[in-house]
Amino acid sequence: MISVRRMLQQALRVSGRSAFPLVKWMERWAEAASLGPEGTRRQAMRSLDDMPGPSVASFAWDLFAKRGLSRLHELQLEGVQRFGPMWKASFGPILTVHVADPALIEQVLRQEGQHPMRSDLSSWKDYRKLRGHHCGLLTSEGEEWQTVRSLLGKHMLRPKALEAYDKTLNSVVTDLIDKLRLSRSPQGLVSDIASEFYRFGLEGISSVLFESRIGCLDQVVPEETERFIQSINTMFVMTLLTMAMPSWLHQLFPKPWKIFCQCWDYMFDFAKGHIDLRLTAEAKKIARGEKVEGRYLTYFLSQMGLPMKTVYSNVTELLLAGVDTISSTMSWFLYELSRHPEVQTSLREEVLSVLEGRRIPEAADVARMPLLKATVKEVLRLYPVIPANARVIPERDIQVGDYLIPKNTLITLCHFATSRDPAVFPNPNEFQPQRWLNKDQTHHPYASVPFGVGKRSCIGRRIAELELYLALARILIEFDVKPDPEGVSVKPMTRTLLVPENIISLQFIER
Ligand code: HEM
Repeated sequence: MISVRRMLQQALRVSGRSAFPLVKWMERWAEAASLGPEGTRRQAMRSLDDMPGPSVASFAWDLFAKRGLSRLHELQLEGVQRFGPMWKASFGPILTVHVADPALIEQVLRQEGQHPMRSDLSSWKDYRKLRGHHCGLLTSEGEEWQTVRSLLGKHMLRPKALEAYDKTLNSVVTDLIDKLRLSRSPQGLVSDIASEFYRFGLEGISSVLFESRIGCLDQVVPEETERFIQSINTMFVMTLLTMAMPSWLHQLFPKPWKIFCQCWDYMFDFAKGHIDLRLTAEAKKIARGEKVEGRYLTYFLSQMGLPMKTVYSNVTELLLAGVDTISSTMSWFLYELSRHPEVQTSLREEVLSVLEGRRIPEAADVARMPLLKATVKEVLRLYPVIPANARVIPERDIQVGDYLIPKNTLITLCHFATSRDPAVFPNPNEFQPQRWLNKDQTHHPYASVPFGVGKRSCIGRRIAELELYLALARILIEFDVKPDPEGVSVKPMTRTLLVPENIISLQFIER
């Protein structure tokens, strides 16, 4: 760019004084063209060919021979160490550019366009095409995505709309507390807390979607519910595998794709069963002339004139999104608190002082619980359930740092790496909720973004946060949470989502 600018100046200068205004205009044009996003001076632009990264063979070796699929989050940290903040790697048939610096992640997200797209090459979308299902919010694109996003946003993101859910969610929390009491050994040990919290997550999101209970926290859990949770788990394991395998390998080794489809079939059937049941009951009420006061999401969706296939796919995806996300975050939260009794005591004091004698918090109370919020932030910094996000920009090539990224390139946003970057968060591997309350310790706003940012960010964020706050505050009021005396320290692993690698068991001692 610089050399073109010089050539232009020389060419115009030799043509004499009459060309002066033109020289000035050309200089200004060249100046503007040499500036990157937000006025930063552009270096000579580099292409993907110049970008460092592991060879296809060595990355495939890391992934398949060195258990890399379950260590994808660690590969982010290794990637930054070896190649710096941007590198490319081939994930099976897909070339992806990794971005692991908050300012560069910001640059990508600021250029994501009107209808941001997470990934064009998803086995989730392939499944829907194969079965003739519609896409839900997680998988739809363009106008189709925008329509449902606007409708659901009104009922999921607005603070006023959220108030409708705290009673429903609190009744689910009451059942969770009872269930924890019942599941304890005589020493107070609850084994495998994540599996208790899966059921809580599913019951919680079902109550929001159907305003009715589906029995996940009953003493005997319905078999179909257990199978639904199992299908989610297996589907997540198979997601990475099916994406890393080129499609011709699906013919040679059909098992992963077959299992993946069976899991989705079950999940779609489960959701459809519950929707039909609920809407039929509603229709009968109307036929009897009774008043219907639907405040639940499925009802809103079914009233918007959307095709039923769109309602089914959206409810399936919302159910799915509400299970592991809640379960993992609660498990890590209590795991860390059991190892940091001083934080646990401060948190309990905060909750009790806000409640002033009450035992059940409401949505409005949470605003006065800054330490509780900071602790959830810290847990999601250390263990972001979705350890990497993605974007594909189909409209145009974009500049990120010094690189020109061609349109349609899959860009992986490595926020597990940024949230453990010591340059951004001092002592990054330590659990320090206070860091979020310390005004002197500010950090780049894109360094820890567990819910994503912008138009395509998590639509369930507000509901998830409310559910977490209500449940965790209640657990702290009812129990002292202590480590399993025989427990080991637990690390995260990737299973598409970031989950605990080992079973976490904790003692819940009655207070
Ligand atoms: C701790 C809990 C949760 C975390 C950390 C989380 C995180 C995320 C992230 C990172 C994304 C991608 C955002 C992006 O691409 O920029 C996402 C999307 C989404 N999440 Fe969540 N999530 C959580 C809970 C939930 C819950 C409970 C629901 C359902 C009520 C939900 C529903 C969704 C949906 C539907 C999308 C797709 C939004 C779209 O594409 O427009 N999430 N979530």
